[in-house]
Amino acid sequence: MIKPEARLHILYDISKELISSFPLDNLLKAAMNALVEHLRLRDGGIVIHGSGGEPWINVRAPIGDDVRSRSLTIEQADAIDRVIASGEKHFGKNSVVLPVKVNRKAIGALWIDFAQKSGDQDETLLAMIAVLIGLTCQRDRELCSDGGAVAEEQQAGQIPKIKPKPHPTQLDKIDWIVGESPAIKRVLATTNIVAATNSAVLLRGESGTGKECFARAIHALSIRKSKAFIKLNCAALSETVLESELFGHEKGAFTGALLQRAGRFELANGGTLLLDEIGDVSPQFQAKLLRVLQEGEFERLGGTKTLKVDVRVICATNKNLEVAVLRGEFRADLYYRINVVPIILPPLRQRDGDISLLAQVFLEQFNKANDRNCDFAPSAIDILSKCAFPGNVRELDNCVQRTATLASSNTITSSDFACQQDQCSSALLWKDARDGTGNGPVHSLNPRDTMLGGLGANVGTPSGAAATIEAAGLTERDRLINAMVKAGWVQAKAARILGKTPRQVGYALRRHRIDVKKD
Ligand SMILES: Nc1ncnc2c1ncn2[C@@H]1O[C@H](COP(=O)(O)OP(=O)(O)OP(=O)(O)O)[C@@H](O)[C@H]1O
Repeated sequence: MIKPEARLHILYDISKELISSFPLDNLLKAAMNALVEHLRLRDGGIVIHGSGGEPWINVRAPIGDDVRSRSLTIEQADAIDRVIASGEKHFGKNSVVLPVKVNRKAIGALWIDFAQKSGDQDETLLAMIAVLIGLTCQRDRELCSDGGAVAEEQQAGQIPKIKPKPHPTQLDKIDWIVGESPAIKRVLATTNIVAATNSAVLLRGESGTGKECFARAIHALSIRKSKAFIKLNCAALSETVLESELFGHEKGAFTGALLQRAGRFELANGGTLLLDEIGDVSPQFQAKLLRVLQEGEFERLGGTKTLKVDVRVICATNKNLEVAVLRGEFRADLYYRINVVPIILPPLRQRDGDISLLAQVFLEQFNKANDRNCDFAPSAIDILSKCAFPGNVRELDNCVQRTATLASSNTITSSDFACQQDQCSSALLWKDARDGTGNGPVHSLNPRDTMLGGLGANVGTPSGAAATIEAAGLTERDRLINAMVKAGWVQAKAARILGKTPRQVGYALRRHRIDVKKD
């Protein structure tokens, strides 16, 4: 029986996995891993069928040594088939099979064999998870870039006709966005879909991943495109200046307010307002923002007249807002208001093939601006493609500009790069951030503060300071790193600290892509 307080955590962990921009089978694997981490399962899995009814994705709970060697028992296979055929759930003695539905038709099943007796509440929780999985499958179909599965199913008359989504060539309209990787194509497809609505969008991703670029794209593809796109970086301003910038002020509202001035909400009327670094606004200001987002109404600073505007608000952050909400630093009502459609921008290191495309574009821009004719030798592309670029697209741009500026000839080769001469300041910066030895600005770049929470295998993981962080209000990833640091990176010891089995810790480390330090 799952503890009541744990249920919300399970739902939260699983929905967090399911909203990522990864291929469907990866999302389902991550969801299954999260279930294994929280529930005592004997076995379990998710089966999703393709358009012709053939098994398409088959994810098995990572219990035991080799998942691949385990086959379903006849009873399990039978129950799953019946649930998919009938769309009705099935309960066994200590097992449950729930339909996964898209447009009310069962296209798969979530099946669980409990290690101990389960209760009604557990089954309700699993039914909610099956619904979330169904919504994820539906989104995957709708976003499917070649439309293949959707088209096939429509031909076969198996699902109701889905409103046609913009053809990928329409994405060319966003000509300032470069990228052909599946990860970025998925984000582009979502961008096209949300651009057609007025929903509040929360752009999330590490610094330099292109949040502002995509906010501009949403605006440019929307019916608001002929009106203003206005941007404000909320982190850069004190509270009073922020208030005056956003809401404007009346003449004499404060010392130096010599004239009446319209704020950004007014300037963006009919258009789009990007509130960048929304995770950094104070609780007092959050309350003011909530009102304008809810009512579309506000008063200028020092004014009494209530102004009404029609603005589409897009917010962006690289902060872990969920942790901020749990810690009471960010209002939950504002969080829900701005997070209607989250779009997660993948870090550059997860965009296969995009580094060389972007590098070529940045080099062309450099050539144009400096009347030069530089190009890359294959060895240069090789160096670039292997770099983790923790500062993402912005860092790649800087790297190309700097290397082209200092290159010894028009053909840039591997030896022209700063990293090949131990001169790459970015590598030093991120090494310090990882080791917890840097100060000031380096700490502000600490990947633990970012929503995606880490730099993955290529760059390493934060350590040092992690051990000193209070356990309360941390993400699961933070708790894991904290425990690993305390345990000297011995998984069995960390498992004891966390009250988990070493195997569960092993799965969690892999799931969060935490490299185990061996020094
Ligand atoms: N897909 C892309 N194609 C071309 N240029 C890009 C792309 N993504 C980002 N850039 C460029 O990289 C730089 C950083 O992008 P942007 O400012 O949008 O990132 P960000 O995520 O908003 O960063 P921050 O969180 O630091 O504000 C900009 O110069 C932008 O034009």
